[in-house]
Amino acid sequence: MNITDKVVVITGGASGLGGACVDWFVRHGAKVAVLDRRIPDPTADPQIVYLEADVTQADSVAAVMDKIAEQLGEIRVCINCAGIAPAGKTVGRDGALALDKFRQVIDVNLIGSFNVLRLAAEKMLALEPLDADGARGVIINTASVAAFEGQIGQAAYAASKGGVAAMTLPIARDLGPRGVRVNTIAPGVFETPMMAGLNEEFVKPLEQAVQFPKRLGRAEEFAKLAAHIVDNDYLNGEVIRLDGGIRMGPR
Ligand SMILES: NC(=O)C1=CN([C@@H]2O[C@H](COP(=O)(O)OP(=O)(O)OC[C@H]3O[C@@H](n4cnc5c(N)ncnc54)[C@H](O)[C@@H]3O)[C@@H](O)[C@H]2O)C=CC1
Ligand SMILES: C[C@]12CC(=O)[C@H]3[C@@H](CCC4=CC(=O)CC[C@@]43C)[C@@H]1CC[C@@H]2C(=O)C=O
Repeated sequence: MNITDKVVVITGGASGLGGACVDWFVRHGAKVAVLDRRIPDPTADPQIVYLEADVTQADSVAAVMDKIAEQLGEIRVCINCAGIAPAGKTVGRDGALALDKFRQVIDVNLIGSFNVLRLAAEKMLALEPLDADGARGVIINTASVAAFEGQIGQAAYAASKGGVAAMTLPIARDLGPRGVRVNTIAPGVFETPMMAGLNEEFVKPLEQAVQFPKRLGRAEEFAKLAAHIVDNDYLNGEVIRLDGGIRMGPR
């Protein structure tokens, strides 16, 4: 799908990987709506519509989708980047991990992604196809290499991202017959605010574990893959690792 003038909804677009997608898609002629629970100065860029919502909330995300369709037009692309990555061992120094902490990660990363994509897909299915194949839209989720190699302290996070990876194919099967493609990117370790503040002691071993290039991923590299997924009409139902060849160890 050519993105020029298409409406692209990006969750988590106020920061990091989502923010890089916002920059990339705006630069390449798309109309971008950011859905985030934390909105930057709304006057910062007139080409971007910022809407505040929590991805876990059914009613507010539905209202935001309506607003985007009203203000920008037909929603053709949805990129789910909103996510949280708190760590916590199954049984830590203070005892067993609180169930509420586990639930919150599943709620934001897994249920939040599904909530957003189901409502974006509903909008897409109501649109006319764009081409002879019957293409109506594209959905991109963000998992993590933790879906496959969760580290110590990442039970909740790995479960949430494993869920995102696992739901990719069935959702592609649900929506494919009606012209919507669904793919998931599983990033390795990227330089974003989620990683900022970590001292060298933690970052160096992660860089060393990357096969090549021996550095953290750049958010723009994530945006480039998202743009390729939108552009390539034959890419569907896939989970794509973007990780410089890293295989995460236990810590
Ligand atoms: N940075 C990394 O190395 C990796 C990140 N990821 C995943 O990529 C995605 C983006 O991560 P980063 O850009 O690094 O993080 P980030 O912390 O820079 O950005 C996440 C954004 O999501 C928003 N957000 C969080 N919870 C929300 C909610 N309930 N409703 C609406 N918005 C919410 C935040 O406000 C923030 O703007 C996340 O899903 C993360 O799990 C996956 C693998 C590696
Ligand atoms: C660095 C650390 C462990 C990680 O590797 C994660 C990082 C938070 C962002 C991440 C998201 C992912 O989806 C992949 C893993 C990771 C890069 C974590 C912050 C603290 C963790 C740490 O200090 C480990 O020693």
